[in-house]
Amino acid sequence: MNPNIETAYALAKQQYAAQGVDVDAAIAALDNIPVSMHCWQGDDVTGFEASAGALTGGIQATGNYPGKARSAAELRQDLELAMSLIPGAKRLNLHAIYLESEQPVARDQIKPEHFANWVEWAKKMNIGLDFNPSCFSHPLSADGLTLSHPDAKVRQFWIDHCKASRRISAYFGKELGTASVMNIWIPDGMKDLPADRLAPRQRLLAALDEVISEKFDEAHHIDAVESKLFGIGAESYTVGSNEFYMGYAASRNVALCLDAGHFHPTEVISDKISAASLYVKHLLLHVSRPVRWDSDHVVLLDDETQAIATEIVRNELLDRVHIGLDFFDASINRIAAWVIGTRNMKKALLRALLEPTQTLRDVEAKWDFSSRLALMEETKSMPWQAVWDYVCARNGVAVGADWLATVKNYETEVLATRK
Ligand SMILES: C[C@H](O)[C@H](O)[C@@H](O)C(=O)CO
Ligand SMILES: [Mn+2]
Repeated sequence: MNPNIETAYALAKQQYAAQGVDVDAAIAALDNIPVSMHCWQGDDVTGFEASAGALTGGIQATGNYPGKARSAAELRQDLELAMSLIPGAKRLNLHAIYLESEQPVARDQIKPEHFANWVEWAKKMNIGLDFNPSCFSHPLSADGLTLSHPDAKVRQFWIDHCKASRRISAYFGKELGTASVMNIWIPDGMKDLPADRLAPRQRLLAALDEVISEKFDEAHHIDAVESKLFGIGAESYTVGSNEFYMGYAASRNVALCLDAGHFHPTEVISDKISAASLYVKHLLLHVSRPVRWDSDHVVLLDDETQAIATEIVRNELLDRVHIGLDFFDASINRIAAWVIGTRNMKKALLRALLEPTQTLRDVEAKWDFSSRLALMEETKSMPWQAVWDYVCARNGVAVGADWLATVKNYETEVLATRK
């Protein structure tokens, strides 16, 4: 290891120790917090179905940066590079459209065998897998409704797709020895004012109950449901709203997924974590960055990312909050997007772990809000970056922006050959 990194780390450790922070414990904790990287950043949410068409469902990947993965093998190759540049535990979050099959497979017919290569790869990479049914980009989602569709046949198709997806998720969990979190997000909504807001929600409720009727061991599979405020083409009404899914998750004992881009622009999910944790056992996060809308920009080390990490750590929710990412930027190098966003999430977690939380709580308990604010602000300029560099070096991962040269080289050597 570069001696400057060790020296800076030793000094930082002293400074943190003076505040009562155990840096070794923070590093050990960070190493074990998995961040679930979303496969769909690598190919603009296209997937590998034989009939893969345009992205629909009110979400958009904008940009045309060259070199997107065209096959599962290319996506895995790209992920391997990205993961090699990010320290500590990682998972991969797969959508159903990332199956592999010689023949076209209907979504309600997908099986574990279509994901066997992903499982073998996950074993090699020593990572867990998470899963999602894909209820968009399909002729039967063209009406903008899936599990809440008034046509029972369309509804049944999506129910069967979600049921098939749960079996795949449980297979992941069993094979890899770590529960797969399977998130159900549906695009269902309406462009203009509905006359009946209730009936689609009643149908969604009944459909979800059928979806989750098969029992699986929680050690292998965890169901999650993701709410949303609006989508492109579904501006006036979303069937699976926050209230709908909060109630559903609490009453059915499934996980609630909070996506940072799925609320009003000034609303933040960091404040929702403690509240929801009182009613639901597991939370799934889709850490994202909404710019004026649910734009799914790459995650920054910004105030909200920090607040999300801080809330998880302060409230000791690491075993109940599953941290996933959800962004898809096609205007920059896609591997760089993964590396930037995932490293930022990890940096935020490290900073949270290095916080003198007990001291802050003590001064708050004494109603000493001046000290609370002063200490919170001073914490920001503590030498966490020296600890981060040490974490990277110790994990054999590029320090600082050194990872960028590796990505640029890969762009020239590999991505540029993808025409
Ligand atoms: C592809 C994802 O499942 C999707 O982004 C979903 O999680 C979402 O956030 C839709 O807005
Ligand atoms: Mn999401």
